[in-house]
Amino acid sequence: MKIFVTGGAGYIGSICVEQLLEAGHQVTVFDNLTEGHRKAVDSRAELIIGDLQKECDIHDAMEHARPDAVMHFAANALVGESMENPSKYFRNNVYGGLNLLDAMVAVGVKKFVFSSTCATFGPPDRLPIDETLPQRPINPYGESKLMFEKILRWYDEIHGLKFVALRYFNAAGATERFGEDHRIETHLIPNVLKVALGQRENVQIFGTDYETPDGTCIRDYIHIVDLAQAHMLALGTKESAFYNLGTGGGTSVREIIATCEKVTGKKIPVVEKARRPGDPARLIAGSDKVQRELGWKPKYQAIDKIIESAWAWHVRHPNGYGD
Ligand SMILES: NC(=O)c1ccc[n+]([C@@H]2O[C@H](COP(=O)([O-])OP(=O)(O)OC[C@H]3O[C@@H](n4cnc5c(N)ncnc54)[C@H](O)[C@@H]3O)[C@@H](O)[C@H]2O)c1
Ligand SMILES: O=c1ccn([C@@H]2O[C@H](COP(=O)(O)OP(=O)(O)O[C@H]3O[C@H](CO)[C@@H](O)[C@H](O)[C@H]3O)[C@@H](O)[C@H]2O)c(=O)[nH]1
Repeated sequence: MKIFVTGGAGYIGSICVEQLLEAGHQVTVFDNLTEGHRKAVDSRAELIIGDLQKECDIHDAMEHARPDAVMHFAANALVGESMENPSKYFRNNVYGGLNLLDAMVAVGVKKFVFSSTCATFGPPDRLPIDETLPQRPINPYGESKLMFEKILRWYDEIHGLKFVALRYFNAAGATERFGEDHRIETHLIPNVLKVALGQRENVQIFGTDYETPDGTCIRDYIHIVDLAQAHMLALGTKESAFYNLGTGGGTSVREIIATCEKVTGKKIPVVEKARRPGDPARLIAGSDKVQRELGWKPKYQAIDKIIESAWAWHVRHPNGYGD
């Protein structure tokens, strides 16, 4: 298939592009490179540099590519930043996304895979978080993604645009060639690994007084290749659907740090800080629906294997993509 990938120069997008190409698909990447990197785009893919917030950029690119399907990764995606600058999140994730949908409608593209997030749920009434739970986001990032999920229902009803919204939990890990390199890194695992590489002095723990066994936040870390697999399975569906996507396992911040120490053989100094606004205490996925309906099965269940793959990439690319 011809797949148009927005945000294909970013962390998750770049690895999905690689996996799509390996599976024989033809790929056009659309990215403004604000967060992504030219070198993160597999050379077998076409790269169009453009901004979703500029209608003409995305219309021209869609007209040029005329794809069979669109995978939409491009967004601002940081919980903490969204609590400081909500406008950035609603503009890019909602308005930018709308421009993309309108360009698809104009060209007649009917298949869409959306990077949604467990942040659309907020603190859950029970665990694991399956698709039946109410969505009550507690940060503008999660709200912007929920707004876009709602928009998708209407584009299906009115324009027949079939979508699969994959609500990922915490993406982690790397392939041999592609990994996580944000210009300002805020994510836990790469920040811990930067300490092991000698590029940071310590890692901060945001909150040690949560109601969890060790007082730190629990997240469900899912390997990037398993995420990419779910995207490919989503291409084969006929009906629109929402799926939660994680391993079903929870790992606390302290457990992540301990696992990184084990994997890297380095001591990681920590500094305990106050809670980061917008963070729920525990997020663990219930992914039975995607396993049942799409036949998705994660290959990586163990957090040490996920961290080993990330560490291997950071050791090979200590300066990331180097731009
Ligand atoms: N990282 C996670 O754990 C996680 C979890 C759940 C959902 N998601 C979602 O997955 C997607 C990808 O996340 P990521 O971690 O790879 O983020 P990322 O920041 O690494 O990648 C996003 C990419 O989109 C591009 N982009 C942003 N705004 C754009 C615009 N207006 N026009 C064109 N390109 C634009 C950036 O340059 C970047 O290459 C996001 O939609 C995010 O919300 C991520
Ligand atoms: O230096 C750090 C960085 C993070 N954390 C904590 O570690 C956990 C994970 O944080 P982070 O790696 O920043 O990921 P999240 O904030 O959980 O968000 C990621 O995972 C979400 C799904 O849960 C996605 O929607 C987001 O796009 C993605 O950034 C949180 O409790 C943070 O407070 C620290 O204690 N110290």
